[in-house]
Amino acid sequence: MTLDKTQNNEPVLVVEGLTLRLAGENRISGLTFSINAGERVCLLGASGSGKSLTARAITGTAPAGADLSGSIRVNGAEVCGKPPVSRCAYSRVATVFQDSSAALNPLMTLGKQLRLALPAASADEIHAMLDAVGLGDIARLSSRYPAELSGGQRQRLCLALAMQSRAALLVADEPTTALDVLTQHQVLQAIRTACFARPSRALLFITHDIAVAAQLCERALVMENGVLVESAAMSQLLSRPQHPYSRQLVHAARQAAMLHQNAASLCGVAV
Ligand SMILES: Nc1ncnc2c1ncn2[C@@H]1O[C@H](COP(=O)(O)OP(=O)(O)OP(=O)(O)O)[C@@H](O)[C@H]1O
Repeated sequence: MTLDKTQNNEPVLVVEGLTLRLAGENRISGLTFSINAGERVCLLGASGSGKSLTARAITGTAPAGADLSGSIRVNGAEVCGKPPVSRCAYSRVATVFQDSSAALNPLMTLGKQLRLALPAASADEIHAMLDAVGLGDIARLSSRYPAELSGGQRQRLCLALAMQSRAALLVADEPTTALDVLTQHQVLQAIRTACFARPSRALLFITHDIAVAAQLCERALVMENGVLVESAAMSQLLSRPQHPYSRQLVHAARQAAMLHQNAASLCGVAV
């Protein structure tokens, strides 16, 4: 069961007029958007546009000294400025970050961490959960420590743990950025599986890679310099981007896709 307390069809996430100041400057200004149950939405933008700070504000992990104003409601509960421990169970958010290794205890074997995180799960259930993210072989690795896994294996393990959470919203902040193309594909596949396994779970997927976002999300939000500049269906953003920055983003993605296609045809590979 998902912890979905949404009433009167209120979206799972409602952000209204969110402003975040750090070191005397607005890093996010008046951000407003919402995400419905089951929606997969990406947040796009250049480096430094405020995507990660938005994720951190939503998950309750904004940097020390951040001054937040406005409203963030998860399942109807106001959580702006509240760390995860002060949130009620139904307003907590499952998260996967670019480097999720900090979420694992470096001094404890993986087997022990899995048993602690999932005390009621049988060995078969743990195996099935790991299988879903392409880590079926991890049984062999259960005596190892996090540092003994590859970055992609650690990322998929953290994703598997996040999937076990009953949170109605999953925030994934650049979870594939540091990974090679094959592992990136496996992690995206695992996120897709996580969404299909619980169709009511909403996803906020943060990336600067529009091609990756298009594989996963049906709606896109675009940020520039801490401001939301476009909100559109993914198909509309790709075919008719409105804001100049969105147009640049789509143009650059098309150029990259063409280069990829040319390289593939030179190698005689169909794409
Ligand atoms: N702890 C901090 N203290 C001061 N400024 C910060 C802090 N964290 C981020 N910033 C600044 O806030 C702005 C937005 O940062 P943020 O990390 O949200 O960008 P981003 O869009 O996620 O970028 P990237 O794609 O490179 O991760 C940047 O100008 C950044 O330098």
